[in-house]
Amino acid sequence: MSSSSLKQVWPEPAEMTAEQMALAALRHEIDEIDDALLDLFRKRLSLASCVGQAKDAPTGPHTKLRPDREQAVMARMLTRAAPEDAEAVEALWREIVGWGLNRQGRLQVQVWAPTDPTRAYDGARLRFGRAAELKLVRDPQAALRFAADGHGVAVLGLNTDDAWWTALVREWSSLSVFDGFGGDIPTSLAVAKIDPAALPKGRRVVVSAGGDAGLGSSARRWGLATHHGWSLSLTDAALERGEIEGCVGAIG
Ligand SMILES: O=C(O)C(=O)C[C@]1(C(=O)O)C=C[C@@H](O)C=C1
Repeated sequence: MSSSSLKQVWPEPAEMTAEQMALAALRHEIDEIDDALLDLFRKRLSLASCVGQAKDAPTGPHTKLRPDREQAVMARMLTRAAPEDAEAVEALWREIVGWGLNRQGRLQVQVWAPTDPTRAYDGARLRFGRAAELKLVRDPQAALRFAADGHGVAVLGLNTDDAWWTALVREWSSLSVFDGFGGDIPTSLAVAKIDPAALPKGRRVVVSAGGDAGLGSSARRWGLATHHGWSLSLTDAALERGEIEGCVGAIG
């Protein structure tokens, strides 16, 4: 079907009621805004593609995903948005940024969450947008391998019998936790080969085998999971990935 055949067909102005004319005028304004949005969206996509090439800087083979930049983009938009629009703006910009990243290569996300797969899957879909390819998988270690090989992101459930996160410290030191889904205290975590400099600002994720892992007494701390003396927690303490043993990322 040609685009011209999709045009709204109105009666001749002389035959239109006042209500029809008002409606037509409003829809015309919406069409103009849609045209402007589409132009801007195309410009933004093409800039994201250029950024992708600029990012091939010699910092190592990390994924193109830059959680710190995405956090800054989202925070800026949410500061500017009217409070009643915040939810819509957040969802829209997640999509926009997701398609920006897509211009640099399709993001693949493997989701493993046996207890509540829908929650983890929905969290990942909202976070990475329609542009990402999401797949439910059966083996958390295989998903970690997939991420460590630089193929994409693993979203892994917590509070399961499998304490996959204990291996983040030694076996998977190239991987970082960079987001969490399921609420303020997350029930699943996103893990990928993220440039440590590009982790989001905010709460750090710590894996420790007993003790406070040097977190300091004044730092707030939230427990996420435990396993045979190991604990996974969030903290306000200002740690860097790999700075002390046990800091495995940040989730903002
Ligand atoms: O700023 C970047 O590094 C980009 O690639 C652009 C962009 C965006 O569309 O805003 C896309 C993906 C990144 O994860 C962060 C931001």
